[in-house]
Amino acid sequence: MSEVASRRHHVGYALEAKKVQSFLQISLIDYAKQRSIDLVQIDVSRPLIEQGPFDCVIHKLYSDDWKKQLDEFSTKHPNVPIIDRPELIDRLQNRVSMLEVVTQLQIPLENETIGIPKQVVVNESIAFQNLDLKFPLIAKPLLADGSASSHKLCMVFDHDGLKTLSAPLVLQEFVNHGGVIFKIYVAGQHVNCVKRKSLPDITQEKLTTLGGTLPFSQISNLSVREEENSNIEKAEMPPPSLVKELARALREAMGLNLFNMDVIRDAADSGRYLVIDINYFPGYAKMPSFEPFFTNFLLDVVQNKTA
Ligand SMILES: Nc1ncnc2c1ncn2[C@@H]1O[C@H](COP(=O)(O)OP(=O)(O)OP(=O)(O)O)[C@@H](O)[C@H]1O
Ligand SMILES: O=P(O)(O)O[C@H]1[C@H](OP(=O)(O)O)[C@@H](OP(=O)(O)O)[C@@H](O)[C@@H](O)[C@@H]1OP(=O)(O)O
Ligand SMILES: [Mg+2]
Ligand SMILES: [Mg+2]
Repeated sequence: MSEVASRRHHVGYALEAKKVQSFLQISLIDYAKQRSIDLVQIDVSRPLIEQGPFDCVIHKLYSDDWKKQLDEFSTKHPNVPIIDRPELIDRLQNRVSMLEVVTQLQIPLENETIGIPKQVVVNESIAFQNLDLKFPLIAKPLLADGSASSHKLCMVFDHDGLKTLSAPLVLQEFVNHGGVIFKIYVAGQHVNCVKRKSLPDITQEKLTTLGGTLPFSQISNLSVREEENSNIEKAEMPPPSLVKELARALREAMGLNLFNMDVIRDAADSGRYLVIDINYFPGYAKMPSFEPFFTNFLLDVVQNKTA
């Protein structure tokens, strides 16, 4: 074996315990190991600069202390990639700045458009505000900081419903999309799109029977009934070129490597795609063949092809 091929690469990871549990599966550790990558857990209770050596660091932690540790580490090891820089991840913790970047993208497409649903941010009492939005709405906590409460969303069917909400939040128009959501996973130049269960369509007729609010949480992780499953299977995937171009454009605009985005297709206009959510370091392990997907990304990084 040549020296280059036999050299081992050490990738340090700093993740919450629940993420280690879901992501650091034996299958990933083994797959990476066979390809010269050793995944090494960072002990966040000890200074990062005393640990390593690392060929790169991956992480999903947001505390000020952790950011300081990364800064010190980068000063000492300026050539070791930090995947990703905390100041670039920050924009994904706010549901306005998260989607703003999508509206600024210039993606050359022939038959489709990519946008975001109409939304307004509400920082104070909303009961009497004159909102230029059409019901039904989805109320989302402004901060998407990884807390359980940041995933507590709510359908809002009328003005009475608005009165029960607490700011700060984002009110977003609900767009009928056939109950199927596309999750586009990105790891550097690697991109994969999968289908998941989403909220069902709400007809105008049905809307007349609904009132107030309906809370829900992490719908795409819920189990799927047989009938829903067949709907998901039948749904046509977005064109591969759209998936690829959207991923590339977003990656470049945000300067991030590890994220996914939730995309829906307007049921009333099959060429209209809407990005509704972007998540940092999402649940890659829920994707089929995530082991080669993620390992190939890490190989790109340690071989200096990306990041
Ligand atoms: N504007 C919208 N129109 C229709 N459905 C929507 C809209 N926004 C959100 N949804 C539905 O609500 C779900 C949750 O919304 P969103 O993805 O914004 O929340 P989240 O808590 O950030 O989710 P995640 O677990 O992916 O981080 C979506 O997967 C989709 O099913
Ligand atoms: O990373 P965490 O464990 O916290 O959870 C993330 C979760 O991945 P998991 O499957 O590993 O739980 C992601 O799922 P998919 O988009 O891939 O479906 C998505 O819901 C993120 O929003 C979550 O991040 P948070 O917004 O809470 O930080
Ligand atoms: Mg989502
Ligand atoms: Mg999210």
